[in-house]
Amino acid sequence: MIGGTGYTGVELLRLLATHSAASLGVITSRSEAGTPVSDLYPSLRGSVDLNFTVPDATALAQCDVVFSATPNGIAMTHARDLLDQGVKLIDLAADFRIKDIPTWEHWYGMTHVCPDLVAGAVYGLPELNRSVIAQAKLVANPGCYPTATTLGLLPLFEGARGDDVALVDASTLVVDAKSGVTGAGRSAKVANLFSEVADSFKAYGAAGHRHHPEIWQNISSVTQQAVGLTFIPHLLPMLRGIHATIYADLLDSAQPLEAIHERFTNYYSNEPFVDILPLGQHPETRSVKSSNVCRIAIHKAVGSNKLVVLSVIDNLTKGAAGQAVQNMNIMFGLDETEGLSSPAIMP
Ligand SMILES: NC(=O)C1=CN([C@@H]2O[C@H](COP(=O)(O)OP(=O)(O)OC[C@H]3O[C@@H](n4cnc5c(N)ncnc54)[C@H](OP(=O)(O)O)[C@@H]3O)[C@@H](O)[C@H]2O)C=CC1
Ligand SMILES: CC(=O)N[C@@H](CCC(=O)OP(=O)(O)O)C(=O)O
Repeated sequence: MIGGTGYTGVELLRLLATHSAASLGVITSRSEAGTPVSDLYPSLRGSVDLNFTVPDATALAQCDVVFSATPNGIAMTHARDLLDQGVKLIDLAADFRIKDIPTWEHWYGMTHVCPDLVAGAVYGLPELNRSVIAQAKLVANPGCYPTATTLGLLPLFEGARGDDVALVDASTLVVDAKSGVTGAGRSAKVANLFSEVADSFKAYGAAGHRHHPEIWQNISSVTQQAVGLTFIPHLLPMLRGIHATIYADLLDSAQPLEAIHERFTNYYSNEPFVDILPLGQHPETRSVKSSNVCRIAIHKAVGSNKLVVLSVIDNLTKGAAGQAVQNMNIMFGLDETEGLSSPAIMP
């Protein structure tokens, strides 16, 4: 694993430590090289007995799969070497998520060093791409907001697998999403200090956030309609969790909510990590804390033609490390739920 000291890194370690088919070979950190992992994370004492080491291409090449839990722009510098040596790569950052390279370079503010690898990378949302993930050598693990949002929207466009009659007007999508502060990573600066975020609440990136093109790409891949999307992220004073409230105009305002609910339930009936709540309920972020589940509810807002989808995940689990382990399981032909079946921690 590259980037073992970060928040997604330690979540990967927590999940992999008890995974029956995985053994950890290398856990890198430049700043903590030589330090036992359990000195930094006592939660892993007795579970992970390795020291952090500096990133080293030779050591990484001994692994079957490398997770890159690093800031954007790092995995792309390791990818070719690893792939050439037969090592599979799962990037938790965004280097391989966006197919259109000028769009990626615009939002991420850097030049892509291996644009030729992007075309062959598989976007690692199992509910959308399971069969291609199984064959993939390079997986682009989705962003946290795009995971919660895309799972909330897919059944409105794809129908019950093969029935692609859309239920909503794709030009009217509004996503009002909130994240806990771990979404910003462990190296986040002053803006994420307890004294800056506690007892307060704010939006950010209202004029544009880099997850906009990712969500747009996902929804455009499942509908012929032109996608019009407003996406506004917010920072919540909690550690983990994402809550996406998604609004879309129904194409048929007479459509009974029960029929839409049935479509969601059927769409995800074979999915181990998507739970559709009964009508009338509202999902809570704590109901998915540290679990790999995305929990969804649908409502019709009184006085409007809007369908409202509420979707919650843990940003570090289904939004990052849990989804990465799910992808690893699929890539290696393992039980997809291996290492991921613990329910959430409540309260
Ligand atoms: N936090 C979240 O909820 C989510 C995060 N992601 C994405 O996952 C990735 C990791 O996020 P997160 O764990 O929060 O980040 P953190 O900032 O918490 O951790 C980053 C890790 O990368 C290492 N690192 C930093 N720079 C380099 C470098 N140049 N070369 C090698 N290693 C480096 C750091 O260790 P050291 O500096 O010691 O080497 C550290 O271990 C990011 O791209 C993020 O956008 C995706 C979905 C959700
Ligand atoms: C709360 C918070 O700051 N969240 C982060 C989301 C980080 C993330 O997961 O995004 P990538 O994987 O695409 O880099 C943000 O809005 O930038």
